[in-house]
Amino acid sequence: MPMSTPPPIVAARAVSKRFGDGPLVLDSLSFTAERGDFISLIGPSGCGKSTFLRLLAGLTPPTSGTLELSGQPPSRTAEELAFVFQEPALPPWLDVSKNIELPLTLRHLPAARRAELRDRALSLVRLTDKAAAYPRELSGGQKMRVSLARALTLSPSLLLLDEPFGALDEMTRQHLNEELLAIRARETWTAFFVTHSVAEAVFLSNRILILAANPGRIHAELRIDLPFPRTAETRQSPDYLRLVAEVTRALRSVETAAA
Ligand SMILES: Nc1ncnc2c1ncn2[C@@H]1O[C@H](COP(=O)(O)OP(=O)(O)OP(=O)(O)O)[C@@H](O)[C@H]1O
Repeated sequence: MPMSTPPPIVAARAVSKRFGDGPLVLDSLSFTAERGDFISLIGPSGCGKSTFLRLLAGLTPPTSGTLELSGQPPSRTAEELAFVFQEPALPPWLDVSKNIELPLTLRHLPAARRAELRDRALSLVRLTDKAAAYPRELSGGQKMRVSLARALTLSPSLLLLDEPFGALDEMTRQHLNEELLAIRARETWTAFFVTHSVAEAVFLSNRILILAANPGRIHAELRIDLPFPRTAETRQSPDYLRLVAEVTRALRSVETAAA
């Protein structure tokens, strides 16, 4: 019997979105994502990046077009994805361990299994020594690592990250970018990552979608073929600097067009 190829993890065909009778927010987005892609979405404020992540998460439906995750509508695949927001949103009365276990507790996993998944996630984000700390005792970067660990406990096949490092200082952000890639080398998820930072998008991604605004649409796609592992040295390499300049130019052209 011939082996059938599995459907792509994300297939968007002419996906458009408007809220109520408001203006068109996303206009006919079409693309596919393959397993293991790390795709950054970058574009002017209001071009619909967060809205697109919400469509992927099944939190709101497309107005027209079709969106499928592994051949299924997003609402059917909610179990397989995890969302990380800019705000770590850690309940302050729960310690790091309990915060990380929260999605597992909500899914009624037995305590032993929760502990196993929690400890693995704690070790992935290198926070094992902070397991008993409370959110108020953590730095901004540590809080974001807890938020990331919480998402990773779900073993998602699709990880949606909406400007997770936007509120952090530059050095912390760079360290977290490196950690995120180190984690990704050990896990198999596909990522959609919203950012305003060209440097971050180039460092993390194998594909960058540059969106234009009013209505939001794909202006260009750039492939980032920098070798892995990517480290602090990658940021000094001529190829990296050339790609940052190229993405900056493309982004500037959509921002100028929008102005
Ligand atoms: N629930 C909603 N109801 C009505 N309009 C909405 C809703 N959510 C988003 N919008 C509108 O959709 C447009 C795109 O918003 P979105 O947050 O997706 O943009 P963005 O590219 O993520 O912006 P930013 O970079 O500033 O975070 C905006 O005009 C916004 O006002």
